[in-house]
Amino acid sequence: MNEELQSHRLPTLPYTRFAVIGAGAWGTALASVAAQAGHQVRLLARDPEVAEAINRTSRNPRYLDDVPLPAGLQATTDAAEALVGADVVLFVVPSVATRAMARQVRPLIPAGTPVAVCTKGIEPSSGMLMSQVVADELRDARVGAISGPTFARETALGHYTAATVAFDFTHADRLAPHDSPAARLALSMSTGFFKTYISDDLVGVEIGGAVKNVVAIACGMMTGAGFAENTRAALITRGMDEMKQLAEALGGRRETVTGLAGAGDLTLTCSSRTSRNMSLGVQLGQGIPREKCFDGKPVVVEGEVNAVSIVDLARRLNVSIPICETVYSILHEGADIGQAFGDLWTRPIQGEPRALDIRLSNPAQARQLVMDGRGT
Ligand SMILES: NC(=O)C1=CN([C@@H]2O[C@H](COP(=O)(O)OP(=O)(O)OC[C@H]3O[C@@H](n4cnc5c(N)ncnc54)[C@H](OP(=O)(O)O)[C@@H]3O)[C@@H](O)[C@H]2O)C=CC1
Ligand SMILES: O=C(CO)COP(=O)(O)O
Repeated sequence: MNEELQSHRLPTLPYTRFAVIGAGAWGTALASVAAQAGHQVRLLARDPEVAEAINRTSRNPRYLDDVPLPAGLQATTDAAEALVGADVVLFVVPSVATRAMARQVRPLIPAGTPVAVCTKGIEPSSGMLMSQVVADELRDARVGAISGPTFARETALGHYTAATVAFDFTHADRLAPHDSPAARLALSMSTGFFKTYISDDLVGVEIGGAVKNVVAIACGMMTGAGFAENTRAALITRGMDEMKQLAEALGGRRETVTGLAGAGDLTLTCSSRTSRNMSLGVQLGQGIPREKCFDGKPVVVEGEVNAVSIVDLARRLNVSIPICETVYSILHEGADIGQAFGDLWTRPIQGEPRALDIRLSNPAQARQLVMDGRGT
């Protein structure tokens, strides 16, 4: 964000009529934040029983059953009813469902409407970020994202939480940043406990949210398999480097990755079994077969699906992301966890940062040199 953007102090008008697409844990939590900020909120659920229960009991019995929801939040299964009159739309369905949902609601979203995608992931077939998928379907909308270290339940319970609102800035946004969709949405979502930040680096923000899930699976696997804390710290730090490389290759900025949607979310998800990604990794690391994880219940684990799309994208961009590759090989190619993490630790020695362009032989070769008496 340049000085021109920071220097504006003109009044910003909040959005006041929210449509939230997806009544899972995160859609419900965001709808709750918007309603607590005083806005009209319509939440689009898939299941009539969920919508009916939210309206009757002010609770979402399927996803956040112990969290009271504020008045002013209305649920419906009718997309037209959810979207009519909305001046901002939040998209919060799992990544695999995002394109189909965008296509379904396309006729109901007027041109120019700001749409913030709160889903974390990359589409497998196209390698598109979630905002790009939605923009591809809603050609005339302004599409951005909200992302950060935000467990849904904690957010809905009103624990202090911070997130980044990101939209690419147009020329008009740069001239009047206070009036940009990012600024208006950040203001609208800001409450005494939900703190928002503004970014104009949509790619950097979304790469953070997608890649951290795969790194969290890695951290979970090492935890479940009995590796130590040192290993986790190394995975988090080197995982952040993988985010930076990928963000930069796609035109994002490295510094964005050090913010809430990168380092923040990585820290949260890699440190807590509340994370479904970390939790899947722990269970797999403990040797539980995939079909028995989460007691066999279907659970949204974005990093599992997205390991495929992220690795594919990185290979196409010629970016090296060995931690994500390791997770991919375990999840999708049947690699052994102990062996795969062992291989990660015997990769060639390189510079930190990578700009220090040094690559030495791997540690096994170094040991061989010593045994051959060729060391000094
Ligand atoms: N939970 C969290 O803490 C956070 C989640 N996110 C992100 O938000 C996104 C959604 O996750 P979350 O809300 O947690 O997921 P949940 O599992 O809690 O809810 C998923 C929601 O999507 C609906 N859904 C599932 N499949 C489809 C489909 N094919 N078409 C339409 N709707 C569908 C479900 O409906 P039904 O109940 O009828 O199956 C449900 O309403 C993910 O990308 C996640 O990474 C981001 C930040 C925090
Ligand atoms: O993205 C999240 C927190 O920011 C939620 O993480 P999980 O999807 O791993 O539960």
